[in-house]
Amino acid sequence: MWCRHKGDSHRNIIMWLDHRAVSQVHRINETKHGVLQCVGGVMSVEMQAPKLLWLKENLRETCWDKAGHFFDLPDFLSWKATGVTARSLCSLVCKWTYSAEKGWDDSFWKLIGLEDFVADNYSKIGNQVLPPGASLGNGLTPEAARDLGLPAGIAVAASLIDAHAGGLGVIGADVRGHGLACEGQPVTSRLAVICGTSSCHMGISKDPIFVPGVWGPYFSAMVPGFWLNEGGQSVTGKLIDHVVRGHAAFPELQAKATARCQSVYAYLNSHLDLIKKARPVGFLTVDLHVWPDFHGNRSPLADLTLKGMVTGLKLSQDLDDLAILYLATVQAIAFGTRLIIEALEAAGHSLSTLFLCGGLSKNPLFVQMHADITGMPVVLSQEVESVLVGAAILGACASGDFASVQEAMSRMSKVGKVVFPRLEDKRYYDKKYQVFLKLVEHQKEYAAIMKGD
Ligand SMILES: Nc1ncnc2c1ncn2[C@@H]1O[C@H](COP(=O)(O)OP(=O)(O)O)[C@@H](O)[C@H]1O
Ligand SMILES: O=C(CO)[C@H](O)[C@H](O)COP(=O)(O)O
Repeated sequence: MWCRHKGDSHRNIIMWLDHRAVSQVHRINETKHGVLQCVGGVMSVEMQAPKLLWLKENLRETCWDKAGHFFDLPDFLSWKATGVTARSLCSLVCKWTYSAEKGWDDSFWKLIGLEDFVADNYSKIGNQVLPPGASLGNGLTPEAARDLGLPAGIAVAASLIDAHAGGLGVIGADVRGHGLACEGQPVTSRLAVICGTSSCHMGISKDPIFVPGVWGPYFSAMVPGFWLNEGGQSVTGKLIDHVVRGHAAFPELQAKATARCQSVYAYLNSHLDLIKKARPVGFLTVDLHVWPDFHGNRSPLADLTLKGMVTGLKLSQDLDDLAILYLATVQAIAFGTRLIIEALEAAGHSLSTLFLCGGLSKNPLFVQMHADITGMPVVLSQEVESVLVGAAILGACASGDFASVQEAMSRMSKVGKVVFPRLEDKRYYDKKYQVFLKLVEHQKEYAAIMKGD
C-alpha cells in the first residue's frame, strides 16, 4: 500500500507482510461487521483497512492529513503509467472491502473510525473502479513512456494483484492430452497456487462459497464472472530462505553450490538424492516435523499469533542436517496447502488439479512434495513467469487483441509439464499430516498454559 503526500517521497510504503497494525485489526474484527464475511470471517492484518487505521492513529499530521491518495502497488503503477487514479476492481475487492455488486459500505468505515473516506466520497482510496484488463485513460503518458523506453499512448490495462495475475496466467490453459482429471471437468476443478515469497491458493466458483478462514468470495476479482476464494500462506519462499540461510552449514552449502554453478536449492536437492539411499527422498523426515507459520497463519486458521515449530532437532550441524531440515520445511508448506484444500472442499469446492507458478515452482522438490502430499497432479506452465503471462493477458485485452479475458486466457496460457503424485507414498504422508495437525494443537495448548494463572 502506498501513501504519498507532496514533497515527501520517503518512507511512504507499508509492505503487505508488515504486521504493525495488530491492535487495529483486532478492533476491526471485534466489530463483526458484515464486510468481514467476505474475508473468511476474520480480517487479516495484511489487508489495507487496519494499515490505514494505523496511519490515522500514528502518523496523523505527517501522513494521514497530508496524503493525496492511498494506493495498492498495482494501482500505484497504473497511476504512474497513465496519470489515471481509477482503481482495479481486483485490489479494491480483495484488500479494501469494496464489493463488486454494492460498492463501498459507508457503515464499515464509520464504525472503524475512518469516516473521513465517506465524507470525501472515497476520493483518496478510489471512487472510479474498473475491471482488470480495461484500458486506462490515453495509455502511457509521454513522461512514463520516456522512463520505460516505450511508445507514448501504448495501451495500459487496469491491473491485477501479482498473485491474481499468476492465477489468470495458468488457470485457463488447454489441458487436453495430458491425462489429467480436470480435462472435461469445469475450470472450477482447478486450484492455482502462486508460490513465491508467500503462497496464494486461488479457487474459483460459479456461485459464492464462504470458506471460514479463507479470503473471499470475491466476485470477478480474478476471472471475470467467477467468484474467487483466496487461501494463502504468509511466508513460503521467504521461510525456506530463512531456514536455509540461518543454518550453521549455509556457508559450506553456498561455497559448494557456487563451485558447481548451481543454486543452493538445486544443490540441496541433489544432496538429498545422495543421502536418501534406497528409500524415497520424502522419507528422510520420518522424525523431523515443521509447523510453517513463522509469520502467523493466513489460511485456513486465520491466526496471526501462530509461530513456527520444529520437532526432532539433533546436535549435528552438517550439510546432511541442513538438507533434511530444508526438506521438512518444504513438506510443511505442502501440508499447509493440503489443509487449505481440505477447508475449500469442506465448504463446497471440488478440486482435482493444482496449477503451480511463481519462484518456488522452479524447485522440482517443492513441486513433487505438493503432488505427493495433496495427492493431486501438478500442472506447470510452459512459461515459468506466469505472473507476467497474466499481465500480458490484461495488456492484450486493453489493446483490443482479444474480445474477452477468457479468450485471452485460453489462447495465451500453455501447459508445460505435469507432475503426478507418487501414490505409493500416500500412507507415509498421511501419518506425517497427522503429526502436522498435532503440532498446531499442541502450540495452542502451550499458549493456554502460559495464559493461565
Ligand atoms: N531457481 C530456484 N529454485 C528454487 N527456489 C527458487 C528459485 N528461484 C526462486 N526460488 C524461491 O522462490 C522465492 C521467490 O519467488 P518469487 O516468485 O520470485 O518472489 P515474489 O513472490 O516476491 O515475486 C524465493 O524465496 C525462493 O525460495
Ligand atoms: O496477498 C497476496 C496476494 O493477495 C500476496 O501474498 C502478496 O501480493 C505478496 O505476494 P508475493 O509472494 O509475490 O510477495
